Amino acid sequence: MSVDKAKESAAIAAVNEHINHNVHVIGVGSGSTIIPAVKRIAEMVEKDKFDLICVPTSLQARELILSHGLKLGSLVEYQELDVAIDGADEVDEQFNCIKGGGGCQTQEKLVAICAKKFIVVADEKKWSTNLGDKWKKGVPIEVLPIAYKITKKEIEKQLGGEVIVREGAGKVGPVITDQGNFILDWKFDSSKVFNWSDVNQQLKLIPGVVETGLFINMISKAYFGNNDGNVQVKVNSAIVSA
Ligand SMILES: O=C[C@H](O)[C@H](O)[C@H](O)COP(=O)(O)O
Repeated sequence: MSVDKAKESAAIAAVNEHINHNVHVIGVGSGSTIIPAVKRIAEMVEKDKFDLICVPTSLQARELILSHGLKLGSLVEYQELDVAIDGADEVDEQFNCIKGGGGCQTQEKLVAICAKKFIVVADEKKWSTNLGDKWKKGVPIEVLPIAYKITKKEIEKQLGGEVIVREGAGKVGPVITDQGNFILDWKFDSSKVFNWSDVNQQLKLIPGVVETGLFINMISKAYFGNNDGNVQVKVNSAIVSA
């Protein structure tokens, strides 16, 4: 995966602020923006020689942790993380976000909910007024393979829009997640106003749904980089006190 300047700047700024010798267990997100973040974490650990356990959110994250010589942990061993750093596909002004463009939202949400602080790193194009303004691929939803036709039909019936079964490259047929499930992308009508918390709950009540890519007001801080290397930091005052 190639890493552009905008993503790299956001990742480095977030790591510089949140990783230090007081931090012992962290969550490591998935995607392309997390790559420079892990590189920077490894540089800091190497230089300052502190003990850091990294809990991955995917097979990709696990490989990144191992290939940078960092210590690997798991949610079975650690349910309380000092901080989790992850990418996002879109973040709205209420700090709701869509994740799962790479199909990793289920483990990402587990890690995020265990973290005292959930930090998002992204390029500036991911920040929007309303979800769907910029991210046009819909909300990723992990479903049990046996249920994908039922869940597709039910989502379209209850919430409208169109549900696409995600297919990959390199093999015909559906994308298989790290948990062995399928991904549906719910292309919602972005001209409609949604209460994303209600939508998330409604989706989760549909039998066969494992997890949604809607992260409702979980972000503490978001770092958005641009191609000049500047980073805008957005603080969620609903979570972080001044
Ligand atoms: O499933 C993938 C994850 O949710 C990623 O964190 C998200 O898609 C953002 O990825 P990227 O950093 O590559 O834009």
